[in-house]
Amino acid sequence: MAILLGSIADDYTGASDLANTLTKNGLRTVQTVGIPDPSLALPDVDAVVVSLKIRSVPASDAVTAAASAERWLRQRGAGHVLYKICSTFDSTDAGNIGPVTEALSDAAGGGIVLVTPAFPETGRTVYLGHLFVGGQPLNESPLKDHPLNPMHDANLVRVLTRQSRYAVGLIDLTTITAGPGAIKARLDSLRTAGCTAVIADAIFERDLETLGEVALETPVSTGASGLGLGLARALVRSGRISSGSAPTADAIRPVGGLSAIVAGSCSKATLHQLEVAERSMPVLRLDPERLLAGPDEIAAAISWAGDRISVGPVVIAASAAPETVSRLQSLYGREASGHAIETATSIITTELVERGVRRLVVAGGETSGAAVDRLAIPAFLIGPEIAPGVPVLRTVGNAQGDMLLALKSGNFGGEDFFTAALAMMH
Ligand SMILES: Nc1ncnc2c1ncn2[C@@H]1O[C@H](COP(=O)(O)OP(=O)(O)O)[C@@H](O)[C@H]1O
Ligand SMILES: O=C(O)[C@@H](O)C(=O)COP(=O)(O)O
Repeated sequence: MAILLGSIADDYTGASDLANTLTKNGLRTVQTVGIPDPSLALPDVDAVVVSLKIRSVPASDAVTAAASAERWLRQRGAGHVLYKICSTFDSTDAGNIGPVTEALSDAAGGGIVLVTPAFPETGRTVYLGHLFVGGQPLNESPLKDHPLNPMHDANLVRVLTRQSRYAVGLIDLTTITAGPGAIKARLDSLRTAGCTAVIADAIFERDLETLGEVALETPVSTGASGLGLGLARALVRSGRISSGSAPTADAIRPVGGLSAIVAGSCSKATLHQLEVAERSMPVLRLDPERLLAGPDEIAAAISWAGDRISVGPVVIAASAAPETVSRLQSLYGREASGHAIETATSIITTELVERGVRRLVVAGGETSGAAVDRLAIPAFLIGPEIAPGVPVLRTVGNAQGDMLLALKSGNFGGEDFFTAALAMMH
């Protein structure tokens, strides 16, 4: 299997978001969970997205994991590797976007890296280096209250500089509108000035198409699904993609079984989706303090699901509003409480699968990563899109048999996302 485009995603929802975008834009794509075992039979594809859970781990661990994935992708022919980050640039001053970007650039022989989290379809735009989420600057958006990576600065040149060893430049919209020649000239002068990464503005998909064309001539880029769209369209325009369109219908052949939704995202969109779900499905709100105190709350949740789940889908959620999250974090610490809750929701998820769940929605990036890891799912085929950034996924090589999943990024999806997702899974 020789691939044209490789990607390393820093979380699993982000990986499925990117895989969805690449598929929609004409690349046959598979999403692997980590570097797959050599015995795993993967389909013939144009692009592989390797999902890693490295957004909120120490920077040195993120660099090591990303470097191994990069080697694996290059060995399979990838001429370009996209480091898929969050469209809201989720990270802390200690990393990991800067260190991983620099390490991937070094591994490819140095050179300057284009960086943009713009994803216009979901309202993420970058102007003069400042990230907007819908109509709000990043630091005024709900991302200011993220449990693990609260974002307090919309100026991405500043944010990335704090995470980087070398200088970070800016390619503004005027230069991007002037076309690939102007961008390359600016990149050359920024490189001469000592920059190893540049934040690129992008507001419309046409900006990302221009950036994708330029990025494709370099070995590494860093961005969200918008840059994926630009790279995919540039590859298709180059005539190097033979298939033209990607088969997604086969990925949603019915799997039967029971269905469930597990949520650990505390994002504004997810909190509202849970409220809406309460009108049509049984929803269990877990008690976070009891989850941290021991296994009883997990056992109670499984028992609550009991007979209910044979009647219809159930929802189990740890999600809570920012004030509740802060209270828990002040008692147990930010990382410790996040990690303990992820472990708990992942155990609940596996217990539900043992009881026959085969159609599963998980809300939250870290939450999804923990659940998919515990289920030991090796890879996913990409099915149709439920909402921008969220496709139906079909497991590949799964020990429990085929399952359909949706890994929902916290902030994605309309208010009826959960029912919309389950309506596409049979
Ligand atoms: N009630 C809660 N209090 C504190 N942290 C929580 C609570 N519920 C979930 N979490 C943690 O918040 C984090 C949410 O991150 P994630 O799953 O990536 O969601 P998102 O996609 O919205 O970013 C996880 O680490 C999760 O375990
Ligand atoms: O780019 C995006 O916004 C998503 O693909 C993504 O990575 C979101 O992360 P989570 O909200 O943590 O799921």
